Amino acid sequence: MPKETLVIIPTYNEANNISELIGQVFNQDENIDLLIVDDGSPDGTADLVKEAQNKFGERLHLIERSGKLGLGTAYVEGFKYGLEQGYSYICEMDADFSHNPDDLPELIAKVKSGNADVAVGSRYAKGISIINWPLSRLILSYSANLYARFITGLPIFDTTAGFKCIHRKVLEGISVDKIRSNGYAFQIELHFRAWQAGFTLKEVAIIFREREEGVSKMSKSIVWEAIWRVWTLKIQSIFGTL
Ligand SMILES: Nc1nc2c(ncn2[C@@H]2O[C@H](COP(=O)(O)OP(=O)(O)O[C@H]3O[C@H](CO)[C@@H](O)[C@H](O)[C@@H]3O)[C@@H](O)[C@H]2O)c(=O)[nH]1
Repeated sequence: MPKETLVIIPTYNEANNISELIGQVFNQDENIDLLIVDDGSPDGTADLVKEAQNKFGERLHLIERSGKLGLGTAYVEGFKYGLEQGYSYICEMDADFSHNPDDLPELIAKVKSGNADVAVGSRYAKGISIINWPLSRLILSYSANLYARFITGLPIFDTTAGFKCIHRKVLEGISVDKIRSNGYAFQIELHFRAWQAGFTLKEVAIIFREREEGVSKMSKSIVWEAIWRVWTLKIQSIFGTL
């Protein structure tokens, strides 16, 4: 039987969030399966996922990696798994409730109805819809998005969005192994490759809420990667070497 939707959640030290989140995602729709890609979280996140597997059985998948290998490679591994297993729609989502699981059905419906090939849960589609971020983080994210949009020409406001639904044909069409970015630039690269390959990106306005449990994994190297990576993507697209 063809499988419908796989939601991929990368995790690093999300023990205080993951069990509750798994339950809330499964409550949305019985056609949703979940894949957690955990990078050997020292706080035992993977053990909690295994516990939840006793309750949710084959709907809940887990890939365990040996150490913190980055958000980008976690998603690429998740995408390959989703394609191999035959899922039609593959979603990305953070583990920390910044993304509200109640928004998942709308993102999935947008792709399922043929309205978009990638439905992007956007914090900047209707002004700024972010709750509880410090001003410094808001300014950084907002200006990073203006910068990435200006250089790449991407037709979306939230280029670094990490909440989305993707039709499997997009992941097949762009060859996910080509993706090189590993931090939040991964999101820009995925959007850029999809758009350059002719797929349709549409934004769905969401409200993004700062996490209450655990900490962000943002670092200086993640910011630097985003700054230079947009230029290499643009240059590669000009020379046809993307
Ligand atoms: N497996 C794995 N997961 C990771 C890693 N680094 C982060 N994660 C997981 O990836 C998700 C997002 O990481 P956060 O560290 O919580 O991100 P954030 O600072 O809140 O960043 C948000 O904004 C970014 C920039 O706009 C977005 O790009 C990002 O997706 C997210 O929505 C969380 O589920 C976190 O556990 C890693 O190296 N490996």
